[in-house]
Amino acid sequence: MTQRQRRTRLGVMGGTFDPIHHGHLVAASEVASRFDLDEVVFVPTGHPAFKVDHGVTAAEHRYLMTVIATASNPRFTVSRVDVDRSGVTYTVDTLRDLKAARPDAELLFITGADAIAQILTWKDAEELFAMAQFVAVTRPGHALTVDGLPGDRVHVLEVPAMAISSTDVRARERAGQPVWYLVPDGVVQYIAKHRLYRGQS
Ligand SMILES: Nc1ncnc2c1ncn2[C@@H]1O[C@H](COP(=O)(O)OP(=O)(O)OP(=O)(O)O)[C@@H](O)[C@H]1O
Ligand SMILES: O=C(O)c1ccc[n+]([C@@H]2O[C@H](COP(=O)([O-])O)[C@@H](O)[C@H]2O)c1
Repeated sequence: MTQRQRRTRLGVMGGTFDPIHHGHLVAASEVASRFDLDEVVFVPTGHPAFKVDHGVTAAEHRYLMTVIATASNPRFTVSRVDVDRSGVTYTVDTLRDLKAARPDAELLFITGADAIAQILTWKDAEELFAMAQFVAVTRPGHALTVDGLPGDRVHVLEVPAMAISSTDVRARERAGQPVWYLVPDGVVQYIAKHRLYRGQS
């Protein structure tokens, strides 16, 4: 009897990544290990739905920083689906595009505690749980609750606490404070080279 092949398990780490930091990378690595993922695809947003008035950095810079940050991990990849789609970025479209590109893969969308708390307000929320499972990870400063979400499609995972946010990294750059070790070295150098975050929050 031939054994049925296991479906590829694809983690999806969506984020604005303005810039990507070690909180994102630890969360993705930990979920990959605990959920036996074959790959984690990082998906930088184009125009993030809840940050439309936030003066987000150009998508190409955020995409390139994500590529730099993930380059050394053979299981980490980066997708341009959200960057290349026009209009506001919605996860329902992200998952649709990834499913079309990888029809055989099982998708697990990774979110921090703050993001999962808002998921019922996301576009086509009900549909999302049919398209992917969700893994909600702990994040310092945010209570992790998944009340009201479908228990068979939403998992929780405690990950090493990284009290880092992109907001804090941007504020540090603006104030001339170090960001070494909060973000990967290549990202520190990319930020300096392109003089990002000097005049904005
Ligand atoms: N330190 C962290 N620990 C765990 N999860 C995190 C952490 N930082 C971000 N995440 C999760 O990563 C995803 C993408 O986050 P995002 O790119 O918005 O980073 P952020 O640090 O929250 O940015 P900002 O401060 O600009 O809002 C979200 O699901 C978020 O909850
Ligand atoms: O689909 C939505 O309505 C929606 C609303 C807010 C955020 N998201 C997704 O959640 C992920 C984290 O978003 P953010 O804004 O916290 O960087 C990212 O992949 C976003 O596209 C999705």
